[in-house]
Amino acid sequence: KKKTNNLPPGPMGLPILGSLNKLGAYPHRDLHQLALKYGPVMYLRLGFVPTIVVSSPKAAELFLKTHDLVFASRPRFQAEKYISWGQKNLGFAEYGSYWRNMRKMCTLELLSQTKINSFQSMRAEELDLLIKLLREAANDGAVVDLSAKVSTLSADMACRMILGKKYMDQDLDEKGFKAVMQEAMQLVATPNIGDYIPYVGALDLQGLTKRLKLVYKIFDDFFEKIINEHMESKGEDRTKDFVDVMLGFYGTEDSEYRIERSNIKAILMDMLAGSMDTSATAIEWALSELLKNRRVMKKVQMELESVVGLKRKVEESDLEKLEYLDMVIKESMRLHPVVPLLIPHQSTEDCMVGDIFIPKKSRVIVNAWAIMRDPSAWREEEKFWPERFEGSSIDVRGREFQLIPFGSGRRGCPGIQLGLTVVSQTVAQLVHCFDWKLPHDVLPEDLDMTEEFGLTMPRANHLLAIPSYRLSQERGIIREEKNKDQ
Ligand code: HEM
Repeated sequence: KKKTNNLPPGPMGLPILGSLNKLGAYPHRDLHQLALKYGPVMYLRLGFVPTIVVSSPKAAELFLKTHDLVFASRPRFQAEKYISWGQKNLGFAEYGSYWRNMRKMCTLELLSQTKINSFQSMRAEELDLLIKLLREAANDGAVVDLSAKVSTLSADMACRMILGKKYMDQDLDEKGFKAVMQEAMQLVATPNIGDYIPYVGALDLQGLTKRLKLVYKIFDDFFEKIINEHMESKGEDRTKDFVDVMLGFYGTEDSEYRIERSNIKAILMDMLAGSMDTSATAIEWALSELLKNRRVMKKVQMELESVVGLKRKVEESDLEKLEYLDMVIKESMRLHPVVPLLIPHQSTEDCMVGDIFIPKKSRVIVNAWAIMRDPSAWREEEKFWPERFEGSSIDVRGREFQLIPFGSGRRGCPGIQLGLTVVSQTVAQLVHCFDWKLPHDVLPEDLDMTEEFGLTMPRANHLLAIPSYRLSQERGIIREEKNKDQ
């Protein structure tokens, strides 16, 4: 029997387009619907690209653990020529020794526990600034755009850690730092017809390449400037940011690959992209669920009261004692995966997965969104119910395949520890310091939860809420200060 007879089941698809027409504004949902019909390992032709869609925990284990090595590469696509400095980044790099070297450098030098800890006071400082701002809003009874505030916080933390200082929006481009970054993310996530139907690639029918080149130029100039500044101020006494660390490897011959400017720029882009949007998105979804589920919000606040008390703010060292908060973050990441389809994987050789044949160079999409609400693994899968994790050993690190918000295996996220720290600490602090209510008499159950699909999937509409300060001792201090003023 010919092996190709054993391709996984899937829709026939149109000539040329294949099944591209089946993907609308919410591809994770469209793919989920198709998987309900064709099964957890499904074959689609997207244009000319053979694509395997993986949609159950068991299937994910086969692709990300049993056969992890075969599926540890990434497909090539139009956008990366511009956004990864000639494929020199980590996230999109093909499997091989270059990727292994860069990944090692990132995990050992940039994202290690020690390095993460060295920025603890910086994170506390940034979070304090936000709390201060929110206290002013609370005094005025003002509505706060939480999505915007959290996005700024996350960008500021990322910039200080990676580039050494905060950059004002205008420093990058008149459009603003976050806007340009979001544009880059969006351009990378928008399906480019040229990736699926190769002979139209050069035509740039959607104008994506033109926009990408502009974004690339902005980042390239920005990173050049930053690298120059770091080279000039070398040897100054300061906590080494990521640029400093990488410059330590600059031009060295001892490793297999010389680290040049282009490598540094590509990795900087990885780190910025990896830490800005992801954490902010995870935080806004967790807060949304807490605003929607008052019972859970109260329970988190009670835990904080008993572990931290109302006399001080939360510190990172408290986090390990906050068990219920941990369940809340897990449950929020389960229902609102930040990266719903992970980053596409690609097979490096023909492979039999069970009795199914997967050809070399197939693109593999893991539908984490569908997997994390698979009714075979989760009871009442649509319900936000953190208690489901009580007494369970399931964590978010991808050892168990029903919960894979960070992926799993060789290509799993190297920034888990950092991401979790920022997300948990921020959510904890915001609900410890403040009570929150929805504006304009919006009822919790009516809170809009529409998603905006992309490589990362934030809320479609910003989360707005009204804070009131709730820490007792500091409230007293404020009163005293006010009295003094009078
Ligand atoms: C809540 C926060 C975060 C979430 C949910 C998240 C999620 C993910 C996911 C799902 C993947 C793809 C896994 C796959 O394709 O199998 C990934 C890859 C990656 N993440 Fe994260 N991430 C987060 C934070 C971070 C941070 C803070 C950094 C670094 C500063 C980072 C850097 C990366 C990189 C470099 C990759 C590509 C790895 C590779 O291809 O070898 N991430 N992340």
